[in-house]
Formats: sequence, structure tokens, C-alpha cells
Amino acid sequence: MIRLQNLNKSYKLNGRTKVVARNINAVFPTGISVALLGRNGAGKSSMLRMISGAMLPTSGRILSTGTISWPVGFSGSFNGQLTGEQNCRFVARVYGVDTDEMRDFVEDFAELGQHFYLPFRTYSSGMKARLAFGVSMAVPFDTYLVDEVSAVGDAAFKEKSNRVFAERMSAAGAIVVSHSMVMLRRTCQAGAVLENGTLSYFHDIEDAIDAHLSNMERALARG
Ligand SMILES: Nc1ncnc2c1ncn2[C@@H]1O[C@H](COP(=O)(O)OP(=O)(O)OP(=O)(O)O)[C@@H](O)[C@H]1O
Repeated sequence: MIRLQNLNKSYKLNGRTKVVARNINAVFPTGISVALLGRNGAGKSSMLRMISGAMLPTSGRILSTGTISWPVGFSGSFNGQLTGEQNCRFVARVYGVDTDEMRDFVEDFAELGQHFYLPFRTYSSGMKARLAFGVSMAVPFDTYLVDEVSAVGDAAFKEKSNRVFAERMSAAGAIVVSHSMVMLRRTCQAGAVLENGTLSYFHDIEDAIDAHLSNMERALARG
């Protein structure tokens, strides 16, 4: 369970204040995949960054009874001088995963060939994304945070990514940000809608999508 307690977050930019969380109190239950919906700029990525611990709220707390991933597919923490394989081993040690198992899983999943043994800085963006997705899936978290990663690669690779993610979801939960309702319907049972700093939680993904679409229509009508 992830509990947001009196959560506030605002940014100050060029003398203007943007509020993305206004005294939010909410619970994301354990073992459920929740879509995080909201219009562009509503604060979805900010919310995921706060839940992952990468960014602090302005005030309030986020409490969790289980482990939470970094945003799935995020490759910003890899060391460019280390090979893909060495980065894997490093992450395995940090998260207490068997290093050989992690290496074998990621090598097989990411399909990087010899690049797996070359420095990460030499990778194409697709290779980086494949390594990052593989490493994310190799660590068993209670909740995975997913920010708009439509799987990279060809159709077969996408199919494999979806399959592995679905396997992880059988024993874990997720908070998923995506503008694709197809992807969210496929992945999530529940939904939370962020609008003007307020978060509304819906146990049924369809109710969340309805609320989100209504917000979009209202915004369009306002111009
Ligand atoms: N570091 C920052 N400094 C100032 N403003 C920021 C910062 N990060 C985000 N913002 C602003 O906060 C708001 C929310 O951004 P965020 O990326 O969390 O929204 P989002 O819902 O994920 O958007 P999108 O759907 O467009 O990806 C936006 O108006 C953005 O410009």
C-alpha cells in the first residue's frame, strides 16, 4: 500500500506558481495496477517522481508498506563507462538480487548481442531503453512505476515486453502513466485522475477514464 498524506507540490518558475498537488490524501492498494490519468501538465510525472523518491514534495508525506521501483525503463542512473553487463551487476548488488541471475535474464531479454559487453555510452537510444526495461523487470518490486514507456523495438520485442510485464503484474502492482487508453485498459484495474492539484481514485478503470475524458471535454469547451 502506498499512502499519500497531506501531499502538496508546487513549482515556482519565472515568478509564477504551478500547483500539481493540493493537500492530496489517497491510498494506492497493494497488488493492483492503477492508471494515473490527467491532462498534459496535470502533474502525473511529478507524482511518479515523488512516489519513487526521486523528488521531494513541498510538504506532506508518502508512506509505503512495500518496495517501489524507479520509473520502469529509466536509464539515467546507468554509468556510461560501464558495460551493460557491469551496470546490471551493479544494480543487482544494490537491490540484493543474485548477480548472475540478473545478468542472464537481462542479456536474454534485451537482445543486445556483443553490445552487452561494450560501454553503455556507446548504445543507441533503443538499446538503452531495452537494457533499462530488462533491468527494471529483473528486480522484484511490490509496485512498479511506469511512465509512458510504450515498449521499444519491433513487434516481437514489444510482444515480449508486454508478456514479461504482465508476468510481473501477476505478483505485483503498478502505477502507470500513459496517454493510451488502450494500454491502460489492458494493464490496469483501477485509476486515479489528477486535475488542478486534486487526485480522485476510482476502483474501476472505466470510471477513471470517464472522469478523465469529462475533464478533457470541459477543458476543450473552455478553450
Ligand atoms: N522542475 C520543474 N520546474 C518548474 N516547473 C515544472 C518542473 N517540472 C514540471 N514542472 C511543471 O509542472 C507541471 C506538471 O508537470 P508534469 O511533467 O508532472 O506533468 P504531466 O502530467 O506528467 O504532463 P504530460 O502529460 O504533459 O507529460 C507542468 O506545468 C510543468 O511545466
